[in-house]
Amino acid sequence: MSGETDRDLADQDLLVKIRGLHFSRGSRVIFEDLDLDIRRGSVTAVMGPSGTGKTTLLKLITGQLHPDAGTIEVDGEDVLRLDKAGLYRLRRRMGMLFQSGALLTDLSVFENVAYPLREHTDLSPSMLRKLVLLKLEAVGLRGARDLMPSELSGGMARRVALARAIVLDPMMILYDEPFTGQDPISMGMLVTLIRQLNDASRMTSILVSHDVRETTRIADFLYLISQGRVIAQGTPQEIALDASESVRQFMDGLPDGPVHFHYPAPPLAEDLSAQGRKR
Ligand SMILES: Nc1ncnc2c1ncn2[C@@H]1O[C@H](COP(=O)(O)OP(=O)(O)OP(=O)(O)O)[C@@H](O)[C@H]1O
Repeated sequence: MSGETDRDLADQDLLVKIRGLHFSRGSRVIFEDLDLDIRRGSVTAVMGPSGTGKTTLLKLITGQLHPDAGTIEVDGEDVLRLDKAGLYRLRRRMGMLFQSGALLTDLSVFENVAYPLREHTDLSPSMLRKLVLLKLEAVGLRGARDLMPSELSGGMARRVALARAIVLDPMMILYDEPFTGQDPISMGMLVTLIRQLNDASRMTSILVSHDVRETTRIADFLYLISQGRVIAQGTPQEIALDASESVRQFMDGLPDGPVHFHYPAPPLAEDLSAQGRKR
């Protein structure tokens, strides 16, 4: 007998395990006792209203931010206990595609994708070339290798950034609003690509996005977070059947509901009458 319990086996199935996460920015509470799991091999979407802390969550997972309390495990390692070298090693195994993840403008498409390989490996030139071309092929842009970033459309640039994010063969890729600013065709292409790359390379993907329709199309599992907590979780089919008001407000894009449009502030009249005395 192996001695492994069902719980141990279930834990091994998780690439990311977050428990009891608390995080504040000054007096503003961003997360309050948040639990979240990312299953190996899955595409998991984290959705929620603007300013709810989705980008912050990705930064906590990658160890760029430190929580006030709670635990964050990635591939069995306690992120909060890793030293600088350990964190560096772990981050190398995570690809990131951030909305602002711009390409280096003075380098060609090829050199942009080659950049992490040149920084982190000492591969021979012919091996490096093969790897770059394979990653560019995966995003459909092998033929664009000699173009400069200024010659690319927005959608192409995002795909080059994606090739760069996967060039070190990460175990996981984190997408932060990858569809922002894309026309419907390139958005559709990116959505399909995210799913294909995940499955073909046996990766795990975390997708932060506002785009309910596109995201539910490819996600295996969804988390809806609001006001510091998980307010719903499940497969897209399960969430579609969730009738609670806050879930419907977000999923159906309703302007009114439990989630407020205004960032917390004192009453308007009070604020206006204080004019001249304070900001
Ligand atoms: N560097 C910072 N310093 C102080 N507060 C910050 C900082 N970065 C983010 N915040 C605050 O933390 C909260 C969560 O921000 P975050 O960017 O994680 O939200 P989000 O859910 O990703 O939002 P969006 O969907 O609009 O991108 C917001 O209230 C924001 O104002």
